Amino acid sequence: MAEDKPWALISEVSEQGFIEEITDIIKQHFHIICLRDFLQNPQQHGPKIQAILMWNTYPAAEPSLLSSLPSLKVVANGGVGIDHLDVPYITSLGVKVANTPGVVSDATADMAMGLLLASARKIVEGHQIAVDPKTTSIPQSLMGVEVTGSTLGIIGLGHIGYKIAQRSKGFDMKILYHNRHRRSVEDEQSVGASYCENMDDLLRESDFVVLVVNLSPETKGLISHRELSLMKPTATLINVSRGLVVDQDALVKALRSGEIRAAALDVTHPEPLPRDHPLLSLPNVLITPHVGTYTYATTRRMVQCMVDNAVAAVNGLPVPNEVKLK
Ligand SMILES: O=C(O)C(=O)CO
Repeated sequence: MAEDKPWALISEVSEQGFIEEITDIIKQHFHIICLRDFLQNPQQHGPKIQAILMWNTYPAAEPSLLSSLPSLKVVANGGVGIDHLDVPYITSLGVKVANTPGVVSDATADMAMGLLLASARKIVEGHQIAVDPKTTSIPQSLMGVEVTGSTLGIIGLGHIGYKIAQRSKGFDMKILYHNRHRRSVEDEQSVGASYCENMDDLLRESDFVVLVVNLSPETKGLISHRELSLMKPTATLINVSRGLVVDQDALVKALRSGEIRAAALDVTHPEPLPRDHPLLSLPNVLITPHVGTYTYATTRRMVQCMVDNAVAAVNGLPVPNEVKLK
């Protein structure tokens, strides 16, 4: 019965560009209220909210918001990265945190390959030239670099990194990887990936370096001046993890000086970048607005996974993708 359904606070539907079908998945199990409506009268709405369903960083589950939700049982995040959540604080309130691993991997790996190909072959620049009525010939600036047979360095061979390795195999790429833990010999052999215990070796040898690590105190600023200086001047940096993994000032410098060839970024810090940020005007940068998972099928799967997590938490059942404190 509709009246029996618990209430969930969700990100603004319109800002997420969500189609009705997606909110319908949530509405099967929850009454929903958007943050904007909630904030009109937190005292009235707060006590009934049992779940927050949120995407990436919005709305951040901050103490001021959480303190107005005495019945809250779960913060169900859409996406695998939970660096924007203060998990120790949220769990100290007796509230569970859950994410959506697995379901995001294919789309994010596709995005990484898309960025790699688009940057290597200057697809966006090519489109601009093709549609420009003033174009009379193909400029040499459109000349790209070869993907097939090149060397790909994957930093972070988790679920998404592994999917990227599988895809690169189809491009006959030599695959190097660096990870906290070495993968099994079977995992390495099935994609033909070689482990670089020292990340510097990977940086020196790769034509394309793709970042797929979680953001943590250990990975914040992982790629800075020193690391960029180790890369080949013909190399491209691709980031589908989090903007803060890269020291952006160092990246701007390396791109300006030609220390590296190009960067293709689905993530930046902040998001979006301020309009006057140098990364937005460098000719050797390709930026997308953090849309690694932004397909209908993956969004649907993420929302279903969030709802499954939230329903379990609200009913006091084990939460399938609970984020536990280490
Ligand atoms: O899964 C994540 O953490 C994402 O960033 C999705 O876009």
